[in-house]
Amino acid sequence: MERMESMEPISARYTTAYPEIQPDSGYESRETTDSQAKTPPPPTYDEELVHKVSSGALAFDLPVDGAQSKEILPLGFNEMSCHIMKLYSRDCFQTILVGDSGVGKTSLLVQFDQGKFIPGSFSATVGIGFTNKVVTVDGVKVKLQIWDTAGQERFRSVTHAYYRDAHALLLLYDITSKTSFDNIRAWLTEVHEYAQSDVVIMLLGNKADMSGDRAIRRDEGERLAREYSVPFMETSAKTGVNVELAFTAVAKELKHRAVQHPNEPKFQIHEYIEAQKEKSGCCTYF
Ligand SMILES: Nc1nc2c(ncn2[C@@H]2O[C@H](COP(=O)(O)OP(=O)(O)OP(=O)(O)O)[C@@H](O)[C@H]2O)c(=O)[nH]1
Repeated sequence: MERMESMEPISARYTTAYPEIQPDSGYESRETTDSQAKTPPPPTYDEELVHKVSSGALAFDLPVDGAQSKEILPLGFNEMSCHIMKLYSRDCFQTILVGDSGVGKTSLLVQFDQGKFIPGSFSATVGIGFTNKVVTVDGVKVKLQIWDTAGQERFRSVTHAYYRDAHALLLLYDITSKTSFDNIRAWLTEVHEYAQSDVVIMLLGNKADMSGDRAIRRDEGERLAREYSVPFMETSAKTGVNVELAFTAVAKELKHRAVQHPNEPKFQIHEYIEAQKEKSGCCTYF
């Protein structure tokens, strides 16, 4: 469980001293597509400031055998950033990444956020950190505030506190690790205990690029997902396969729930995922 080696670039952007943001400050996050803001129009903003506020974390002063915290941010900032988005009539949804240590939660988030993978070194996440990401769903901007949690047991009580506010939860296992797969049931028990009952859950079998070391077949992942009625896909934080799809599907589900009109057909996340996989030629991964 405790695999902590020195790690560098992943954490570099988190080490800035974050400015205090006032509710009337301009706010924006990095985004994947353009679209006009809803009313009231946001004031102009400082790109530098935007970059600083769009990612952050809480630092925990805990002894962790020489491992460094990946992130630092003033306490209380997390609520504020979503709050600011809402002032501008934008949707903001909290999404949490959970799963055993080493399954690739941080790597998945970095791949989604920056489109890159940092191979080799591994440093376990200390505490919890977040990244804001704006995705466009049906022409409307939706912000995901994505929380990257520490998979290690010792931080469990810290991460539990964040389940309650989560709108969505991406639950990861590593397809090369039977233990991480077996632990999914325990993670789901925790989720059901601490998260809201309507939280959107998605199961991800990560490290799909490592098919040579595969310990869990894809159909085993599918079966487990069916048992819990949650959508499933295999991802690779290394190659990027299905990473964007996983977050986009969650954003779509959340957006549709938020604006659901009584006569509108319900968004079917399972069907959407299957259709997108077919479009992309998935699942001949590599
Ligand atoms: N080949 C491959 N390696 C990956 C993938 N995702 C993560 N890794 C590697 O797996 C190790 C652990 O990745 P992390 O993203 O730090 O794992 P984590 O789940 O955030 O771990 P904790 O912070 O301890 O909870 C690192 O060495 C990554 O480079 C993947 O999709 N493919």
